[in-house]
Amino acid sequence: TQSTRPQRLLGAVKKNATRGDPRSVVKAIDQFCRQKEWAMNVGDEKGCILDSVVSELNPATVLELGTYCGYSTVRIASMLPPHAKLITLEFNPDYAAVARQVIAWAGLEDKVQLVEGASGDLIPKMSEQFEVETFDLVFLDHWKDRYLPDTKLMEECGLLKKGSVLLADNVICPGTPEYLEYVRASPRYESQYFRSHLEYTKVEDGLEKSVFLG
Ligand SMILES: O=C(NC/C=C/[C@H]1O[C@@H](n2cnc3c(NCCO)ncnc32)[C@H](O)[C@@H]1O)c1cc(-c2ccc(F)cc2)cc(O)c1O
Ligand SMILES: [Mg+2]
Repeated sequence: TQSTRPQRLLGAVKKNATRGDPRSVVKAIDQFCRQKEWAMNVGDEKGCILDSVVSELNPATVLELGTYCGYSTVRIASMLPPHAKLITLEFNPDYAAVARQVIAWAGLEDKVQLVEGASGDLIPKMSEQFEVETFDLVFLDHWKDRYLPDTKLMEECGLLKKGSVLLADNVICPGTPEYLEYVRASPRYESQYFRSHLEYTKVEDGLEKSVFLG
């Protein structure tokens, strides 16, 4: 049977990255996507913006919506202080299976909890099932038309506190117009656009950082 792109991406990690070295895993995926096959990872350019937001925030609790192959999971988790936790949600079992191996290859299993399921179902269960009160950082990178409903759901479930940061990928390409309008117009958020490019291309894209004001 034919391999899938995520499986080929995993193969490149196992071939070119050093076990237990998250940066080499990130580098191997970026090289694979530049030289062999494009894949929808946040990538190296936007990844640097992600890194700066994480290091500035030094979050204790992080939620990621849309694991895919685990590229941004590894990028974020590699920068977390000890005892910090990253919960990442992925509803495609094949992608989840690849991501688990990528996260394990990076040696970050202890910092990452990959939960298989749909964000809409899991977000309401966060506090009771995963013992999380609120998230310091949420990275949105799943279906683009789900950014807004899931943000409203996180508000309703009390998962955001004053100072919580939402960082959203792809606000230009493919684009998340309703989400962008909401966070930029709402008095409950202080939003900032970080201009960049679509991963591995020259097409404009960017990240929107929105601080919840409570
Ligand atoms: O579409 C993009 N990302 C989607 C990610 C989906 C991943 O997240 C998982 N997922 C989706 N919804 C949910 C969910 N909840 C919602 C459903 O219940 N709950 C849990 N997991 C979920 C999927 O299973 C995938 O693993 C994208 C496209 C381009 C792009 C740009 C230009 C082009 F030409 C082509 C493509 C660039 C990017 O950076 C992109 O992120
Ligand atoms: Mg993306």
